[in-house]
Amino acid sequence: MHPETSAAPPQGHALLRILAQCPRRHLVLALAASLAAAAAGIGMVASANEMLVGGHDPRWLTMGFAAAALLGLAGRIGGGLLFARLGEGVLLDLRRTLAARVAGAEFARVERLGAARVQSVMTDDAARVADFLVAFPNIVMNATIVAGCLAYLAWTSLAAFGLALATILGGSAVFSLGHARALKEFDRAGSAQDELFSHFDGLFSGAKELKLNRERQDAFLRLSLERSIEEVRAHRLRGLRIYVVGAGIALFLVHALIGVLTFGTVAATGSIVVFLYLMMPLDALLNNLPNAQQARVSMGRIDRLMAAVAAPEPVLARSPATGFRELRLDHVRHRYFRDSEDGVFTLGPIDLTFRPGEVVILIGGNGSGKTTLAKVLTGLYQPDSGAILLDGVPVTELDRDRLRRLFSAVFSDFHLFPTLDGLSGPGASLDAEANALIAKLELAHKVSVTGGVLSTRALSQGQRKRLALVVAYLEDRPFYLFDEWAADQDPLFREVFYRRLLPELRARGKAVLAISHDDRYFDVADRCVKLENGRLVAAEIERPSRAHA
Ligand SMILES: Nc1ncnc2c1ncn2[C@@H]1O[C@H](COP(=O)(O)OP(=O)(O)OP(=O)(O)O)[C@@H](O)[C@H]1O
Repeated sequence: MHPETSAAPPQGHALLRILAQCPRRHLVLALAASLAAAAAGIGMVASANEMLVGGHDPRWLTMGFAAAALLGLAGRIGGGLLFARLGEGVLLDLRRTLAARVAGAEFARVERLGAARVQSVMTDDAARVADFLVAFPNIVMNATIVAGCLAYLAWTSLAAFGLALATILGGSAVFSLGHARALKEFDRAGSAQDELFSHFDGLFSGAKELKLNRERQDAFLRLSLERSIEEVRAHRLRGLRIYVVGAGIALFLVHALIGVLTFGTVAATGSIVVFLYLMMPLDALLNNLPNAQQARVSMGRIDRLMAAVAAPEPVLARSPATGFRELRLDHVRHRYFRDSEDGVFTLGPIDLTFRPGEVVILIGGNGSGKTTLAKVLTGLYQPDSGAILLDGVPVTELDRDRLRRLFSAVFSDFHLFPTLDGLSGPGASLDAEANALIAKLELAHKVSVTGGVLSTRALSQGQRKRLALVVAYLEDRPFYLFDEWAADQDPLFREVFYRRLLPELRARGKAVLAISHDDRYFDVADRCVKLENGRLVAAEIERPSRAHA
């Protein structure tokens, strides 16, 4: 079974779980306010009805009506405000928890999940859940008014109540016919939306390609994007249609009931007034139903995603990055997960040793496994077999974080964050240190750091890579990993990188693994290792002048 689907989402009704996300005290208060507003509504209809029927002191009834109206006002506003706050709070919590879980989950799992699904759930589904809570006081109020009116009916006319009950049961039967189908459609709309988000990403990431080729752009908009948009629309519409038809039939049944009561003279005027009053909350309740059901489906999707990233990687107590004497890959293998066995890439078995003060260059053709090896070495991927030994001790799942703390890495698809948050050094000295490094990497005329914030990221790819190197320097860890770092540099700076920066790192006692195609500079390395189709092919070429014991 695929790991993303193996974790079981929590059981229980999704709408109840949405409510369970709210702080108990606030929820009780908000519910109480909404119930008070509903009780006030029932009080108003009861006093108006008693007034019409006659037999009670009109002054008391008037005062009762006024008091109920005021209570209704307070309850409505109070409940509305509290539920709006709860809704926004739940939205914040869901996004915060999901972001923390994605950040804490295993890297390979996050890679497989993909950004589109996470973004789709974090934006659309989380918002639907919050919207449900914002609308919840209306649901509570209207449901209570309907229930209260029915109780009042039972008290005034059992015959009318019996007919109303039969109508409700009939209406519910109509609803349940399409309900499961509607939920399925909403769920399909959610999956289609995940794909739509990946197309949205293509719209930006692929903007250059699309702009340069009009036909391709048209085809992308018409086929990929349009198809996804249409699919979301179609599924959602099919679900909504079921509720619209259901609500129409349910209201028609109530109308028929009013007709029977009025023209069949089954009930007194009082019961008819109650029914007429009941129409509005019932209508509102039925209108809220599709949103509530979409929130239910969204909560299910959130649950599934939460479950997929539920197990955080175990992290031992955080300790500062310390040095190492030797890092050894012992018969390490890694395979990418695929549903089928066809074309699965296998890295290894790899036997390699790294030591401080040593520059190793890793070479190999495209797709030979260099980046994969880098990800295994840095602890981003777990070896499927074999072991990574840190100073002779096998790195277990528990201390993989310790392994990662050895590395400062610039991968070829690096991300440049707008701030230096999380990098050590109190504000001013961090700025000074960063600006000195920026000057060293010949970027001072382009970018600076103030208060830990980069003045710009609108730079050329080569310049952005130099900034990524600044960040790696600021991390100042014992092992530097560069994945084709120099590929985007001009010949002059390429020379600086290989002839000055790498030897400097070696002189500072750092271990360096540089993935490279620059055969002009292989002589800089203490050793060159070569990968071919996932295996080390050449024996390690040790340069005697710099060999380590
Ligand atoms: N995320 C992934 N999921 C599944 N297979 C992958 C994934 N990334 C890479 N591969 C497979 O692993 C093989 C090695 O990829 P890798 O990126 O390690 O190669 P590389 O040597 O760094 O290539 P290049 O020089 O082009 O950067 C590829 O041929 C590809 O089939």
